[in-house]
Order: sequence, then structure tokens, then C-alpha cells
Amino acid sequence: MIEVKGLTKYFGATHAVEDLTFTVAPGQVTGFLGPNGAGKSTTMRMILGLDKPTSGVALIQGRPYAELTHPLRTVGALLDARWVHPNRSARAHLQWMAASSGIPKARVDEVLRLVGLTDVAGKSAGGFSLGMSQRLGLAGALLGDPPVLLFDEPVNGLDPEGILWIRRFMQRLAGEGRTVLVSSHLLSEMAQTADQLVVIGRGRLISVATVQEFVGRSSESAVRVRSPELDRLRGLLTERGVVFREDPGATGAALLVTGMPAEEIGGFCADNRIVLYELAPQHGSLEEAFMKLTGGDVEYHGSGMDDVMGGAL
Ligand SMILES: Nc1ncnc2c1ncn2[C@@H]1O[C@H](COP(=O)(O)OP(=O)(O)OP(=O)(O)O)[C@@H](O)[C@H]1O
Repeated sequence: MIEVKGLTKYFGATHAVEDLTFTVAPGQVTGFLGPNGAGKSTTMRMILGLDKPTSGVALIQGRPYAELTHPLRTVGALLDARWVHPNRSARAHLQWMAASSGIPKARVDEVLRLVGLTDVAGKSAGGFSLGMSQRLGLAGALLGDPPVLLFDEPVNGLDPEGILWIRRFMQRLAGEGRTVLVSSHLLSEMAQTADQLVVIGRGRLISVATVQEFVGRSSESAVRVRSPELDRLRGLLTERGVVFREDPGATGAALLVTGMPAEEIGGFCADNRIVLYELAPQHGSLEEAFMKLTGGDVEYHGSGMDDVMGGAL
């Protein structure tokens, strides 16, 4: 379990993280979502004791990182996968990590197997592809078999196969009852990976919800209705004061009805003896929901320095 309470970090005039409060529960993947510069990395660094909060606390299994008796056995993290000694083999790198934390040598081969690097364990990590480096980073995070795991943008730059592998791996770790917090600015990615979403923008908390709740709450939900009697239906809906519009995406004529759930539309049409060909609830994409919610909270991306300073000050 991770508990973040009133977490705040200022870098001079930049309010990187502002009064963040949320909890990350075990047994599920929690997506930490926000546009570039929203403060995700800074928050993760504070949870891991790498940055000192201006105020507030971050607790792992009830304690600040600095007070953990066995840090590597409590929390594993993948922040920058390229952080390995280029001339060291994957196995030597992990053995060095294990030795410095009192973890038995046998665990190294176990984690190499878990991430599928056994065959290249003797090769120098400097020659690894990004995907292999990510796996090595994961192996390092898992050395102490920790109940809590943090991954900062783990799929950045990976090919589709690598993305799928990481996604499944994180879900498996959560399935084992671990607490998994994974950051991303890729909304579509989070929708497929996470159970729960913590969404931030410009350092502030925007939403804590399941993916479905997040989308449902923040995007328009409409129902597509196809019928051979659309003209009569248009008239009846107008009479009743129900909002609808023509569906531009449909093949053939269809209406998009908002503000009336599918069940009610079905009943309404039955009462009025209107034949239905289709009654399909439309769900907004995560992308739409995210843009809507973080629209005013994206860091300034102007071309000149003035814009950057304008955003920071
Ligand atoms: N060491 C630092 N010194 C000054 N400003 C910093 C420092 N680290 C981060 N910032 C600023 O804090 C804000 C949050 O940055 P952070 O890297 O945490 O965001 P992020 O959500 O992880 O974004 P990204 O996905 O681009 O890494 C940004 O405005 C960034 O420029």
C-alpha cells in the first residue's frame, strides 16, 4: 500500500506537485496518468525518498522510505532502465545489487528467469535493446520480492510486443497481491493496463477513479438508435424534450440520443410501437475524457521561453 498525503514539491517558482493526496491499494494496477510535466516523476521520486517534499508525506507500507528496515524487500522501482554499468553482464549487475542489499545470490537467477533474460544473462548489458534493458530493470526491481512496485513510463519507446509483455507482467504482479503504481502519459495504454486511475495535471489531483468511472463521469454518453421509423421517433423525442442529434458516424440514418439511458429508450420505443434495428450505448474514449479534464492543466508548450516562464510563474 502507498499513501500520499498532502504531498507538495516546489522547485523555486515551479510548483511541480501541489497538495497531492491519494492511496494506492494492493492487488491491482494503479495507473498514474498525466500529461508531460504534470509531476508524475517528481511524485514517484518523493515516494522513493529520492526527492525531499516541500511538505506532506509519502508512506510505503505505512512508513516513509527512509524509515524502511529493508527497502529492497519492501519496494521495487523502475525509473530509468538505462541505468546499468555498460560493461557488466546482466547477471553481474543483479549480483552486485543483491550483494549490496543482503539478498541471496540464488535469487538473481530466479528473477532473470521471471523476466525471460536467462539466455542472455552473461552478455554485457551495454548492448541490450531498450526492451531488454526494461526487463533487466524489472529484474532488479523484483530482486527483493517486494510487495510494492513503482514503474515510471515503462513502455516508453517499446515495440508493440514489448508493450504487451510489460502490460501482462504488471497485471501478473498485481494478481499476486502486490501494489503496482505505473505512470504514463499514454491514455490508451492506461485504459488497457490499469484497474484504477490517479489522474494529475500541473501537479494537482484531478481524479481518482476506475477507468470506467473516469470515462463515464467525464465524457458524454450517448445511445445510437437505428430504426426504419426515425422520422416518427424524432417527433416523439422532441415532444418529450429529449436531446438528440443525427449520428454522422453511422452507416445509414441513425440518431445519437443523450440524456436518456438505452433501457428507457427501448421502453419508450416499445410503448410507441417503434421498430428498433439498433440500440447501442456509445462510450467516450479515455482520450476524450482525459483531454477534457486536463485541458486547462497541461504545462505550457509554447515555442518561446516566455511561454515556459509564463507557465512556471
Ligand atoms: N530538478 C528539477 N528542478 C526544477 N524543476 C523540475 C525538476 N524536476 C522537475 N521539475 C519540474 O517539475 C514539473 C513536473 O515534472 P515531472 O518530471 O515530475 O513531470 P512528469 O509528469 O513526470 O512529466 P514527464 O512525463 O515529462 O516526465 C515540471 O514543470 C518540471 O519542469
